[in-house]
Amino acid sequence: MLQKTLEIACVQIASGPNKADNISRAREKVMQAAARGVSLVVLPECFNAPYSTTKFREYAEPLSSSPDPAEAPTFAALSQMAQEAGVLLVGGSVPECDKLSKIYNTCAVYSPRGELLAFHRKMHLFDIDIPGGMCFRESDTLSPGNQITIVDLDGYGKIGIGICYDIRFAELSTIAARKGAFALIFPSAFNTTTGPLHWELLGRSRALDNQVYSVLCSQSRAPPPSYPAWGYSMVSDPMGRIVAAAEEGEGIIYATLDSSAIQEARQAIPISIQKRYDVYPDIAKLI
Ligand SMILES: O=C(O)CCC(=O)C(=O)O
Repeated sequence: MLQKTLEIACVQIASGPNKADNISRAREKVMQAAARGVSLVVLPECFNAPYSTTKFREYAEPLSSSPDPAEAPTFAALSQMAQEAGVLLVGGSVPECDKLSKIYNTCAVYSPRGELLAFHRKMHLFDIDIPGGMCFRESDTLSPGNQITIVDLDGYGKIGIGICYDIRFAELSTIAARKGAFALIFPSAFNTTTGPLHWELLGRSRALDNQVYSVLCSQSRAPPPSYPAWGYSMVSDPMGRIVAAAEEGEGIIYATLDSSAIQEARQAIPISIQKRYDVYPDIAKLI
């Protein structure tokens, strides 16, 4: 469980077509957040590339623990900026290509020494078709990851990682929380169709269901032809209260995650020990 407190920041930026510009904008904001003294910084989904199924392959990079800046400039830059800033870095997400030339939507997490601590490949691909609204099919070009990712942050405890659409699948969050995560972190890029309906509801629900913090870091809104990202990055506490929130535009939000808020919520409303696994043993087996 979380050791005392953790100061965090979510960087809300939009991605454009120029990868180098996207990386340098991210670096500038990570440094700005670090200068405020935070220990963990989160970037948004697909921050280095346009969020488009036709672009993922062009921007994809191989992931390794010692990235070559020529081959994998984004992963190399993330490792370096974590080190320069001296922060834990949840590196948003980046299109990643493996040796079989499959492409994933991948979040890499770095230590303040620049080491790759873990990576999460988006498990639930964003395939939706809302008449008159958002239509997107990540599965046209992406492959799904097959693992729930829980990262041990040396000295702080564990976090669970999901990417955007992953937040809709409550099991991922529940399993990460049951395995000890004190925060569920979702690099994201919701949209102007589902954002107003579900973004806040999902963020607060995942926190409340599991009595942990949820941290949703979005891309900021950008004019067409860019992807219509929702914005409104937000942090919810274990009671489901919003404790930090952005609006549509670019910015950084800050929050303090406090272990005593988790303990207080769990003592006051002890749902985790009141679960009826005797009635739903099939779920107990999973977690
Ligand atoms: O779940 C949604 O409505 C949005 C998900 C999304 O934009 C994504 O997974 O990138």
